[in-house]
Amino acid sequence: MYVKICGLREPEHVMAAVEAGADAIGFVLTRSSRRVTPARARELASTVPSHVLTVAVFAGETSHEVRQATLESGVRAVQLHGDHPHEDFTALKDLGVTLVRAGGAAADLRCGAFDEDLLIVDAPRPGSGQPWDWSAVRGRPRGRWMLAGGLDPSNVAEAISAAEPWGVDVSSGVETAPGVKDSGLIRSFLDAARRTGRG
Ligand SMILES: O=C(O)c1ccccc1N[C@@H]1O[C@H](COP(=O)(O)O)[C@@H](O)[C@H]1O
Repeated sequence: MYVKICGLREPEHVMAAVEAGADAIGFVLTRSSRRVTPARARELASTVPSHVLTVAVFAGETSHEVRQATLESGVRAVQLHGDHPHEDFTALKDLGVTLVRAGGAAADLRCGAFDEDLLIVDAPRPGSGQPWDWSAVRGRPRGRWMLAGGLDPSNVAEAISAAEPWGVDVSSGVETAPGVKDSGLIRSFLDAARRTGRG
């Protein structure tokens, strides 16, 4: 089970996620209580070993803004939320980063349909911490896809069993308040996701 921990802002939480075995770590570079500057993302990403994917999260920025912030932050992946046309993904190909498309259950659920490398199937309001009917997408997404939206250490096993994703992605569920991560919750989430025995 591939696990991404998103919305990290402090070195101690980056360290906790890496040490607990996260596959990917996200930095939010868009409007959010979790927002960090590209410079801060670069500082945090510089401490992450190369086997862990560093991801910059965007929602609504132009391709030019995404490109600039990605280069500035030095991350290895870009995650785009919202109604981006295929061309926006194609335009980022030359950056050589992993492209992640994030959308709701009504989006095209074929990973790669927009030339992306990974797909996230998320709640209607990304980053809200609101659980949704994960079972509604069971059997529908194709390829490498992560389930997100309202996951936490206590429900991630149920969510995996309901949707059977390739991976899971969490932000609010490993926080004690919006934007405030908790190392213990990060460890518990990774432990619970891995204990499902899938992959
Ligand atoms: O985390 C945010 O603030 C955010 C803002 C805008 C777009 C995406 C955002 N995060 C993504 O939302 C899910 C996590 O949701 P949840 O908080 O666990 O319910 C994940 O894909 C984040 O990358």
